[in-house]
Amino acid sequence: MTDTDPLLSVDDLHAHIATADGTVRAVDGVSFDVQRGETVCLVGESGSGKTLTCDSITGLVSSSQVDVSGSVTFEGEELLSAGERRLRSIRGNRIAYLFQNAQNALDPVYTVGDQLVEAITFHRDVSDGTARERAIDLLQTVGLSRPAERLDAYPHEFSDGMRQRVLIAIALAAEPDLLIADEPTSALDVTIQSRIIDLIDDLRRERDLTLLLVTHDLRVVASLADRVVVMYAGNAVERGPVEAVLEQPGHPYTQSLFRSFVGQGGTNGPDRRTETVGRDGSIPKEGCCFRRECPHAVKACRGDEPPFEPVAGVEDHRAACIYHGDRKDARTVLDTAPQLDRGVTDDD
Ligand SMILES: Nc1ncnc2c1ncn2[C@@H]1O[C@H](COP(=O)(O)OP(=O)(O)OP(=O)(O)O)[C@@H](O)[C@H]1O
Ligand code: NI
Repeated sequence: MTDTDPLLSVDDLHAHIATADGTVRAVDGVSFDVQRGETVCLVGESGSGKTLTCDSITGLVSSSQVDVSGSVTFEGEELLSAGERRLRSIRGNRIAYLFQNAQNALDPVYTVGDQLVEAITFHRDVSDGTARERAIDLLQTVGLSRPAERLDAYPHEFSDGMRQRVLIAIALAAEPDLLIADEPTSALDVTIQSRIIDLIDDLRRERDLTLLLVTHDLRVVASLADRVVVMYAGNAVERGPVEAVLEQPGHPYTQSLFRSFVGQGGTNGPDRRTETVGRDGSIPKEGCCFRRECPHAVKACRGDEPPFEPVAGVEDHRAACIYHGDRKDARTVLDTAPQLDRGVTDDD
């Protein structure tokens, strides 16, 4: 392990779900690295496989019907084949995970302090008194006033935003290196979303956290991310430095995602929740996963899966689209020929 090795490396990750109607390839070959200290944002519409990617990284896929394969390494150590005990130790101590829809993650019958102290003593062999002091520190860290009093309150006495702050405090209890936060504000009132995002960003800076953040909000991407991974139908279709991806999105899907964001006046991010793309019939099994929706699709898009090619010659900005790489005419095509050969790819 050298300093330049990624803290987290995800390579050709698959999560296939066995259902009554056959196998759903909900995550279908996702690769990206997260370097120590950076913030990587995972974006993509609802159902594209973001949560399942996070669950697979942390070994928390809850169902035996989900088959996870590929490689996930943390500091060079393979997690997918790690034993349950080893995994629990890495997950508990080094990687913290803020779940999507965690509103009910706090137990209503225990005080906030009990739950925080439990998280602290689970990770560190400290006395109850020390744990209580650390719990007060942590509540203060996440921006709760009168933390000592709050320890004896029950979760229902807190607002949604305060509960999310407590969950962040619990996630920090182990002093993790990597925080995976899956849409940490989607359940919150819009007026407090940015405060929670600011808190996460401040904590990241203060505590040298590495952050993998799932978000629908492109404003969050623009202000927090160092690098972006764009998912579509279980595939990572584009990845790269945030400026490059935002200014010159290379994949036609990313372009349409960003256009829909701009179309909404940039208020709510690329939120296409109501338009969940079915993983069954409409996503082609061969070739490019986006070709049926793609205005630039040509016959070649039906062939092999498109390789991850550099966009405009930028080595670490890549898109899984045949219009990149050596195709010198890529920009011209993507900019000017939106209806190219439309229709030839719709049968397979
Ligand atoms: N346990 C499961 N059984 C069956 N299908 C599942 C299961 N978990 C996830 N899926 C399916 O896998 C796909 C990916 O789901 P996932 O929750 O990862 O999407 P997401 O990108 O996180 O979406 P959102 O933005 O709505 O949170 C979806 O089509 C979902 O219906
Ligand atoms: Ni999700």
